[in-house]
Formats: sequence, structure tokens, C-alpha cells
Amino acid sequence: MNAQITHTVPVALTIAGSDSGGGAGIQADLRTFAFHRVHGTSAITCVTAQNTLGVARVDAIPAEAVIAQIQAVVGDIGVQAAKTGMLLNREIICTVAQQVEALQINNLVVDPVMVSRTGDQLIDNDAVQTMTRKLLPQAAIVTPNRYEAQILSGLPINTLDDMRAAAQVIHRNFKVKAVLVKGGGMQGNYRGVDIWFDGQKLQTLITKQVDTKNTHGTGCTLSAAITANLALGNDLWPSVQQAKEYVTNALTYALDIGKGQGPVGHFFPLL
Ligand SMILES: Nc1ncnc2c1ncn2[C@@H]1O[C@H](COP(=O)(O)OP(=O)(O)OP(=O)(O)O)[C@@H](O)[C@H]1O
Ligand SMILES: Cc1ncc(CO)c(N)n1
Repeated sequence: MNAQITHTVPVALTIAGSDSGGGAGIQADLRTFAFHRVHGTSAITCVTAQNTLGVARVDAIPAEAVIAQIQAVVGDIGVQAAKTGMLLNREIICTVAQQVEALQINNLVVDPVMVSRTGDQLIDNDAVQTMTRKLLPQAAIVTPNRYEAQILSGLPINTLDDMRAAAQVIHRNFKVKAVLVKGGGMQGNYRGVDIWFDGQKLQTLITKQVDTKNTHGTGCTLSAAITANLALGNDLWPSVQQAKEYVTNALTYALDIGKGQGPVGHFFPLL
């Protein structure tokens, strides 16, 4: 008989929606956690019928079921870091914020999912204020894309300086520790350039620009990679730098599947 091998592993939790097409949401998050050798757990907030062309339907999971999933994971297994993705409505956002506070979940990455690249609205209109008031103050970092940063800051974003201004406004207004404004939705040379602000330093994160239409799930992948790095015990800024590197690699090996925007290649070394 073989000797038993004990194996401990960092644990991360994703509180997010399901993407039936497998490109974004919890599917992207769990693959990203696995790539980083972090055990992935999940609390599903909604189920989307979605593919590379867009979202056909969204069904919310009852708030009590979201609570039960979070408590089942944290009560038994425990998590070193967590992220939120698509939270859909006010009730779910409130619920998640309460659980994060009550269970003292640390290292929280909030991806304030509101609008997808395919133009689909992913949050109810009246839910944005609940997110800014209840969830953002508990976040280690918030990672809006161009459109979400416009909504959160109230500023138009067309240039890198606009991204810098938005990052500072979001930091000041919502008492969040760090902000990363993502540039996947920017035009020309700014595409793929991200801006970080933590109250002290404004940093510009640049990697190579990847010329592909297959960018579905980049935002989920980036925030999940930050979460995985935090679960591994890394500090926030190095976690962001490593996550940016990871998403660039995954984009370089993006999958050309479906008729629209295919997903990134999370396991690129195997492709
Ligand atoms: N073509 C590209 N080349 C290089 N980096 C890119 C490109 N597109 C996106 N990125 C990077 O991917 C990360 C995610 O940013 P993006 O703005 O695409 O998020 P998002 O809109 O939330 O994504 P999604 O909704 O598709 O999940 C950022 O680091 C961004 O700079
Ligand atoms: C489930 C889900 N979460 C997040 C996004 C944002 O890309 C999406 N399209 N679908």
C-alpha cells in the first residue's frame, strides 16, 4: 500500500455568474485558480445562457442559496482570498457584502461587472450604488473596465490621462484601497494598457498588445489571477503585475471557437 501523501494548498473563492460558453465567469475563474495551483471554490450568483456572440438569458440564484454556498465553503474549508464577478442585482450585492463582512473574508478582489465587451448589460440599473456603498469599501482592489470606470467615476474615458483621472476619483469617492482601470476596451495604442492607483502611486501597466478578436473573459481572468496570487501569499502590487502577465499570455493563445469573441487560453503552456 502506498503511503498517504498529505497535501495542503491555498484556497480561493469566486462569487460570480456562470457562463455556459465557458469563456468568462466562474468557468474562467476556476481554470485560472487551477493554473496557479490554487484550489478553487465557488458561490454561483446567476446562470447566463451565453456564448461567444453574447448573453441570451440570465437567471438569478436566490440570495439564500448564494449565502449558503459562501457559508458552506468558508465555514469548512476557509479561503485565503476571494473575488466577486457578476452579481447581477441589488439583493445579491447586499447579501454578498454582508457575508464578506460577517465572515471576515480578506483579500477581496471586486471585479465590478456591469457591461460585457459584446455590449450586454450585466447588472441592474439600480444596483451600482449598492455596489459602491457596501462592497467597494471592503475590497483590497477594484478592477473596472473602461465602461465600468466611466460609470463609477462619472468621467468620459478616451485617453490614458482620462483613465488616470477616473482611477483617482474612484479611489477617493469609494474608499477602496486600490483601483485598476483596465484598458482592453480602449482604442489604438492604449488598448491593453491598465492604470493602477493606490492613493499614493499612479502606475501604468503595459505588456504587449495582442491583435485578436478573441478576448472573451479577459477581465474575469485578470481578477481571478490577482485573487490566486493573493491566496498564494503575494502582496497586492506584485499580484497585479503577475496577473497582467498571465492574461497577456492567455490572450496570445486565445481560442478561436464560436462565431464571435472566443475565450482566452487559460492553459496556454499545454496548447
Ligand atoms: N488586445 C489586448 N492586448 C493586450 N491586453 C489586452 C487586450 N485586451 C484586453 N487586454 C487586457 O486584458 C485585461 C482585461 O481587460 P478588459 O478591459 O478586456 O476587461 P473586461 O472588459 O472586464 O473583460 P471581459 O468583460 O471580456 O471579461 C486587462 O489587463 C487588459 O489590458
Ligand atoms: C457570467 C459572466 N461574468 C462576467 C462576464 C464579463 O465578461 C460575462 N460576460 N459573463
